Amino acid sequence: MDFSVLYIGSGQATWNGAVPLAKTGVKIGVIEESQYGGVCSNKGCNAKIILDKPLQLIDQIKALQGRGLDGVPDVNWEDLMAHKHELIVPQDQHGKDRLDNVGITTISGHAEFVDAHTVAVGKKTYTADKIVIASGMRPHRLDIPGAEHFDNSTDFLSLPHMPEHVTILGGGFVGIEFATIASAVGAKVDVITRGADILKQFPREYVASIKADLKQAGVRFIPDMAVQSAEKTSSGQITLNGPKGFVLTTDYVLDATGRVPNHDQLNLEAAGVKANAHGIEVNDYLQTNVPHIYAAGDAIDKTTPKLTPTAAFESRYLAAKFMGTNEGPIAYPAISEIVFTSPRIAQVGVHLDEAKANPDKYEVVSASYDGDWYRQVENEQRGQLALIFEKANQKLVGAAEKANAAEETINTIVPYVQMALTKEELNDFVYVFPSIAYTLQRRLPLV
Ligand SMILES: Cc1cc2nc3c(=O)[nH]c(=O)nc-3n(C[C@H](O)[C@H](O)[C@H](O)COP(=O)(O)OP(=O)(O)OC[C@H]3O[C@@H](n4cnc5c(N)ncnc54)[C@H](O)[C@@H]3O)c2cc1C
Ligand SMILES: NC(=O)c1ccc[n+]([C@@H]2O[C@H](COP(=O)([O-])OP(=O)(O)OC[C@H]3O[C@@H](n4cnc5c(N)ncnc54)[C@H](O)[C@@H]3O)[C@@H](O)[C@H]2O)c1
Repeated sequence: MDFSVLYIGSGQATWNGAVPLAKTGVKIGVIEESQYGGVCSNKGCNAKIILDKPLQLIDQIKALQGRGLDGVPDVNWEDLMAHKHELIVPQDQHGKDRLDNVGITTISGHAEFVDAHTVAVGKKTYTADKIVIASGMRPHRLDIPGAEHFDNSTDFLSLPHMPEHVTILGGGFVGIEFATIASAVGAKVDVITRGADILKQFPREYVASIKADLKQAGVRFIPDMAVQSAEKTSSGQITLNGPKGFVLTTDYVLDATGRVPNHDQLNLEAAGVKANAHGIEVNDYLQTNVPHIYAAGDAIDKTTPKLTPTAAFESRYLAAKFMGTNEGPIAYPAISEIVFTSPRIAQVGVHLDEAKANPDKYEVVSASYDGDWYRQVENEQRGQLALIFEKANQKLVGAAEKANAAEETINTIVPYVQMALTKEELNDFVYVFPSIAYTLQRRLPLV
């Protein structure tokens, strides 16, 4: 065999485990058809946060007008984009170096199965004892006439100029994060959703408040609208058509209707690997129906969110399994997630709406930040926090926050939830002061 382990894809689901595994002397190959490091590094999380952070900073500056700050900086999208390129363009090479530097064989090209132990890249074939399918997902494209006029998330993250009128199809992570960015840059933004609401996985109360903020900033939400066709006008705009005479003409359309797994392009039949529309089917050991073929990250059909930290966790799990240091099934910790609106919404563990719907089981302790002096340093008026305790044992099982620094609060809480600390134990930490973590502790119910 050419390799002990051969990975298809070089994203988070690969390198987090492949690098430490290679350091133990295991012979590893990684096949990548696009950019090394995958979507997150090159056309996802990292590029998005570079474009978003300065815009959030402006919101924070706005909140301090007349409180020591006078004047709000202008956004220069072209310069911001140049800054993004400067940081993101090298990621591909960094991603390759990270693998090459530990002796992994990197193979550039499109991988397809030949049989259960053999993968072809062009005319060359490679054999391996174990294969890990970590091929991720690509943007879903609406199957309607005129969809070729729409951009996807990758295109948006490299937009040379911000159009005057941006229309977004989809109210998920990408739709709402990019609506936040486009609106902050000054575009007129419409968000068209097939269903009634947006950001289904986050607390309704917090989402309603974010939606109200976006509306205040001029964003229009058009719910329950399944766009049926599109065409280019003679002036280069795009006209969208829907049921009941719906017509909207806009400068730019972002198709943010989700992502689809890439496994349809792997010739899985040759290896006999089972998959469905959501991804590769795996058991609790991330093993496919073909025992020596595994899958990880966005490529798999799973109920845990398809995010960078979950892909990285699965990658590390597989490496430990291959090293023989973890023979058990994958045991996911409490999962945290965030949507980068302004303010952010983040959560971990049991969801707030589930807790509210089950008052016999859960106690929800809520706090708002308008009375918190530390948050008033930034004049943050609309922050909200909810801590979720299991009634029977008083252990912390979840939390949600809507705030500028929600990622910091929730990251502070992640280990508490993971360790299932009680109210009493939560008071047993000494944090630096002043800080988000200290403020958080003051919000905890004293016992
Ligand atoms: C716009 C955007 C923003 C996001 N923001 C966040 C965020 O803020 N936080 C967060 O946690 N997550 C975010 N995500 C999700 C995150 O990017 C993914 O969950 C993560 O990248 C999954 O990693 P992966 O390794 O499973 O897949 P990927 O990163 O998709 O890597 C798979 C790799 O496999 C390669 N590949 C596929 N098929 C083949 C083949 N046949 N041959 C060779 N190579 C192949 C692909 O080219 C790709 O490089 C975002 C995603 C997008 C699109
Ligand atoms: N902050 C983050 O962690 C972050 C940011 C961006 C993306 N992501 C990840 O990337 C993935 C993709 O995000 P996304 O926003 O593209 O997907 P999503 O699944 O979050 O949202 C897709 C939206 O499109 C709608 N939709 C689906 N099919 C449609 C159709 N045929 N017509 C009209 N609307 C349709 C859905 O109802 C939903 O509102 C997710 O897995 C997410 O976890 C994460």
